[in-house]
Amino acid sequence: MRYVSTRGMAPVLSFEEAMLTGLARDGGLYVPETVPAMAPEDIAALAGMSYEDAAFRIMWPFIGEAFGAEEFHAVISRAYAGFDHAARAPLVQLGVNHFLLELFHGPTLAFKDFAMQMIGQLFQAALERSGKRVTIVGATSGDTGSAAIEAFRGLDNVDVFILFPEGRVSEVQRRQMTTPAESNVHALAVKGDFDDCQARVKDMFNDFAFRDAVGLAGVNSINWARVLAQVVYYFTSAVSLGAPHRAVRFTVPTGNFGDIFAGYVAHRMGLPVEKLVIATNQNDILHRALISGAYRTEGVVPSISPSMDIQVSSNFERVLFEAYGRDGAAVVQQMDALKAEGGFVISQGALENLREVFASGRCSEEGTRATIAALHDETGQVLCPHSAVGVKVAREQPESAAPMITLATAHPAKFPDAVAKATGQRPSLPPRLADLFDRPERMTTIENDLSAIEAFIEERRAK
Ligand SMILES: Cc1ncc(COP(=O)(O)O)c(C=O)c1O
Ligand SMILES: N[C@@H](CCOP(=O)(O)O)C(=O)O
Repeated sequence: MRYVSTRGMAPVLSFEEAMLTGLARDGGLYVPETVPAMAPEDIAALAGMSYEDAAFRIMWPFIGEAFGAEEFHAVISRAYAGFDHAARAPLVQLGVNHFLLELFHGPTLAFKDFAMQMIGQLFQAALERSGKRVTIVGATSGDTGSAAIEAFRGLDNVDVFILFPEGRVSEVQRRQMTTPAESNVHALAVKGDFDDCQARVKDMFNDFAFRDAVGLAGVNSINWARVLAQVVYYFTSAVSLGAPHRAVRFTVPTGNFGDIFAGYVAHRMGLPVEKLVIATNQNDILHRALISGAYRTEGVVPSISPSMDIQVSSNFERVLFEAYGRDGAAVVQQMDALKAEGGFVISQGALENLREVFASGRCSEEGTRATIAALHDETGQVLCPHSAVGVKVAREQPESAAPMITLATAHPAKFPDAVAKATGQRPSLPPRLADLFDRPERMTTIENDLSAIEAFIEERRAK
């Protein structure tokens, strides 16, 4: 399988090269040259398989020659061995035709573990073979950072620098990033918001001298391997509700558009998905874009679902590439307008293509709290604020015979204050994180300034 850039001007790469490269050198994002199809009988055959076996079947066509079949099987087994639920991604019934896909049973209690635990293993295997070392720099609004640190801490050939917006992640999220003692881990509190952190990461990739000097690699959903690993749970959940014989719908709490883009890939592979519903908090650029056709940034407003406090949604570029019929020049034109004018207007044809697959909704702060409280009262289920945004938006969708699956993207104990305010009960951390508040913290506060951040990385990375 070969990978091409959404901007059409970067080298075509193999899976392993695309994984280690991160952002394409033309500023675009890598996507597979073609999307492999799964025949209905192959989808049906996933029923009853372990999560690991299903993951192998779904991902293998994208991997190509990069890893041997046995090696890739072993990677998958190790990646999910640390999850504390046998199903890995269990489904819980919320209503007659509404289900919750719990994606928070991994080591850092968020859906990010599904991909990060796998790419940690893949990086390790690839770097051991090549003898190279890399500097991973990531931007986080809370969950990617802790998942990346967990996956890469202590590895010999990797330094990890995570940029998070100072004061804008929950205390649990911050401590997950600042308490690991390994010397290859560096948590940077940036004076800015998540969009600033993500923009600085992309600036570093576009600074070729710096990029090449430090061997820059990315584990945000810039990285195709992140998206790929997230495709799996769309298949496993849909199959357990009757796919491919019955279509399903998904509602996805959305920020950087990586998770829902994985759902789009599943749909393109042949999974019968009636609708993919984008659920946003008050930072609702994606909802506004789908309704009006105008994608316009307005500045991030902090919310009680902080991991979704994003306005410049990185993976929207990938879906635009598809909506424009894989026209890299059209993507370049829109991304240039985003940079120069803070927005762009999606063409009518591309917008219609998007609306065929996607619907959207927005949930206010009050709606988020009320949904956490209502679900707790009605079912005993405790939701994190991000998952509550999803449930609220899912409940507002038109009636359909197709079951609705809402993705529960994080464990409620990562956001104890918001949950306690809504339910009156403070969710406790699982045993593996029980002493999180006793561990010493280590972090550096830094200006939102490219030169300052690059200088820090140059100085602190192992040479
Ligand atoms: C808990 C949680 N929910 C939802 C999201 C949004 O996911 P995405 O950025 O892939 O749209 C994030 C951040 O990625 C998150 O951490
Ligand atoms: N919500 C994310 C933001 C980064 O998203 P990514 O999927 O591109 O890594 C977070 O929690 O960090």
